[in-house]
Amino acid sequence: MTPSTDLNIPLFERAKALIPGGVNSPVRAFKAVGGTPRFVKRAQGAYFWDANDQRFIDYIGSWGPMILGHGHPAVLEAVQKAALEGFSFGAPTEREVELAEEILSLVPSMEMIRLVSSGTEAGMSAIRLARGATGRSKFIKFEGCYHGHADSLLVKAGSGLATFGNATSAGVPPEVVQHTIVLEYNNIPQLEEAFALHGRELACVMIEPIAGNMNLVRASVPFMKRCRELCTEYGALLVLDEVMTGFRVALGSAQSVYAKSIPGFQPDLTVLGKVIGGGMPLAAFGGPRAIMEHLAPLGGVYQAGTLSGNPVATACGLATLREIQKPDFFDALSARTRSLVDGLQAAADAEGVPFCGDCEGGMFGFFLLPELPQNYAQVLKTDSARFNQLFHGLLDRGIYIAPALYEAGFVSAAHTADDVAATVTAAREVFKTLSK
Ligand SMILES: Cc1ncc(COP(=O)(O)O)c(C=O)c1O
Ligand SMILES: N[C@H](C=O)CCC(=O)O
Repeated sequence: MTPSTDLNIPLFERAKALIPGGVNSPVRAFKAVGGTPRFVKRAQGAYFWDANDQRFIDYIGSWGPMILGHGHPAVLEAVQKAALEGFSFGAPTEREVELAEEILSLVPSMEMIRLVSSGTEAGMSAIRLARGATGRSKFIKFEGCYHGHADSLLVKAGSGLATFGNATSAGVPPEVVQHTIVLEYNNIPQLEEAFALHGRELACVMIEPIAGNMNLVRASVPFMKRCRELCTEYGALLVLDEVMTGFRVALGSAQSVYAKSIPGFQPDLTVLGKVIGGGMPLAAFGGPRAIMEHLAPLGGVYQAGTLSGNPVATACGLATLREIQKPDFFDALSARTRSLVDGLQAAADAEGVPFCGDCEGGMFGFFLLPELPQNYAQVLKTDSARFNQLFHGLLDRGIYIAPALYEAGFVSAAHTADDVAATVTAAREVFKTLSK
């Protein structure tokens, strides 16, 4: 494809004249990797087609929601049926009760749930609820964890903010983030020190349990255990942001993964998004009844939304959640994802490229580093120029990974062994060309 025949280029020019940066969310702009974003025409299964009708194997899946792949027949049918019944009512529906029942049955730490429309809204509301329920203002977040773009959370976040090299967004006054304490991920002594200093003023600790906004970095089991213990000891709430990991890494979400190593482990509040909407704007937050009853109209913490619990989005989410509960779904998804990470590792080893990867369920990450990073500072040691070379080499071969090294990747149930093999073959070709 020459620049003169690439139809993505004029589309991007048109978009840039009308939409800041030509995109409606910064990470889509290819700013970190350079070049022209692919404008998607349509998608099916594990693939999408761009403006040139070129096919790509899609390892982003709308940044996580498309766990079944694109256009799953059961989901399509549910959405079409719901759309015929009405787009939005601004009044309760049976379907949102069904979705609440379905989610609560799968994540036992939640007794009640509130549906919203984006992960940002859910995270922001969870912080307000934690503050309202505890009567405290301060909270802890960790460097490299992204919890959406609410003002008080937009400090040393990963994902798009990392790409743009800003610690905090412009437009966020210092007073708004004065109660946000930012600590290093996986640093137990620092966490203990912060609790010793501020423990009784803390409303909550908010954490991505398996952080997907600094590529993929797991909270170590001892670190997560200490977060839980300290929150309990000081009366702060532990808020797990499972917008990305929820129903993506396991049927019981990341909290079920930690519960295997930390007996009885449960967060106080859980924030969900992405998979629970199956690709439609839907997110949620939930927890024990005693905390959730602080929300309006029962309690004094206000939270609302015109489109919350939207009937078409809830139909899409419900159909998706029903599919992922089918026998062996997560075993098969995990095995496919593992085969991708192992294949990439073998290809990199064969070409002498430093590489390490990790995965859980249908979420994966990799680094052009010899060892897996444990925190954001270590992630920053990745050579971004080499990552960009890898990104474009794969893109030229029809493989679409996230256009930034701070993002996790996603495998869906629609990805086949052939898709993985084609990806590994392409990656080996690119590894050969990487400057050593
Ligand atoms: C862990 C996490 N929390 C919150 C968000 C915000 O969700 P949304 O983009 O739906 O606002 C995202 C993704 O953007 C995320 O990955
Ligand atoms: N890293 C973000 C969410 O997971 C990427 C999605 C976005 O902000 O557009």
